[in-house]
Amino acid sequence: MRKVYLDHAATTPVRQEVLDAMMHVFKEVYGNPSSIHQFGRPARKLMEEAREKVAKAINADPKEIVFTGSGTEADNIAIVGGARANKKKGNHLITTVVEHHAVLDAFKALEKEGFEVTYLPVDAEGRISVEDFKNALRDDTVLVSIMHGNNEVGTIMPIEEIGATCRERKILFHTDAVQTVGKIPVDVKAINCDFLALSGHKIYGPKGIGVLYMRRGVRTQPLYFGGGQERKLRPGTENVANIVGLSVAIELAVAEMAEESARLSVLRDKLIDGILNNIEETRLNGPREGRLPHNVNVSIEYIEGEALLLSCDMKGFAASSGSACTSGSLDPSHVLMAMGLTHTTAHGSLRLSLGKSTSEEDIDYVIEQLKPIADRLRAMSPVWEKFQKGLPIT
Ligand SMILES: Cc1ncc(COP(=O)(O)O)c(C=O)c1O
Ligand code: FES
Repeated sequence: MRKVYLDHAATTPVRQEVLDAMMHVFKEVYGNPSSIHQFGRPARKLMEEAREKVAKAINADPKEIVFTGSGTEADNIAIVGGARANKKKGNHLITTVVEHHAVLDAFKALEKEGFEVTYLPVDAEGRISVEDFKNALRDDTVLVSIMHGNNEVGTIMPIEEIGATCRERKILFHTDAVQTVGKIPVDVKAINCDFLALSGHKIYGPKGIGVLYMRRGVRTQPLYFGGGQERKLRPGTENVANIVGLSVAIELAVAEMAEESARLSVLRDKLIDGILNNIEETRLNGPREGRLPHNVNVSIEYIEGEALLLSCDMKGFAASSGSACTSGSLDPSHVLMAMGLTHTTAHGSLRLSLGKSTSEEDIDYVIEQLKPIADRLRAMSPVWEKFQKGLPIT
């Protein structure tokens, strides 16, 4: 059976060039980068070269790059550390309702410490309005965090405008660029951000490594304590292999971006049209324009997401869903609900995220397979029966 991996927004396989660079570190460069002897020095050198590569990829200075243990950790240091460090200046923070939980839960923790948080709403396509953002600003606003691209529905946010306003008003601006690096241009100067988070495993690098970009002169507070590594913001012996792996991954991702994103956009649109045209009662979640090139999110109405995912898996293709049971919480996706979807529509949602291995044949296969899956599941669905009889659906 054909095997099709369409969950690249969840994670990606490690590419060969990255693996080779990491193997070299594991085998040959095992010294501690803090050691000044002949074993430590090469490790330090590789790490600093990696820092330069990462800086170059996002138009930053190497001194502004902090290696962290994940994208989540980078988000937390920016948000929790940034807010705490500026508490004397003000108590108000702004974010959106559609952030990844790495961001949302950091704000929830800050609320418990007494910070006031405004959660900006989104429109039906998952986008915030710049006007809402400007109206939410207060004299005591100290930090704003708005994601670059949404991980569930692929919506790209207008962060350049937000960054410019924050810079003008001397408010710290963080953006979670975990889903956008290597997909669309990420330039910290154009964005006008003070912090930016990215992650290795979404760009064919290793898991368990992230980057926090921190603009020169910006202050934050550490969340962990120990040694002096990574400017005391991420103490602990550095994971040199992961750092080197991430740097190779980001360098290649940026170099290949224009071509690969153009290729993926065509496949993305083919998949969207194929599903919407072939299966009745389906809808696209997220925008047509201003959408990440690797993201497809559709709702196949009156079907339970869990059953849908299992059926897809049995046919050899891997996806993800916004249903409650797969997200481990009782409510369906907070992103889809914030966009105004009903529970039933959110339950039938399917995210198919494309990547380097995705071919046109894969897309044809998925379009072909989804229709009989939808037919079979609907034949068993009491909600579908109600819909067909024109009865009210609760
Ligand atoms: C938008 C976004 N932010 C943050 C993260 C967390 O990154 P990591 O898995 O490296 O902690 C993810 C990954 O799921 C993501 O998609
Ligand atoms: S599909 Fe599992 S909760 Fe709806």
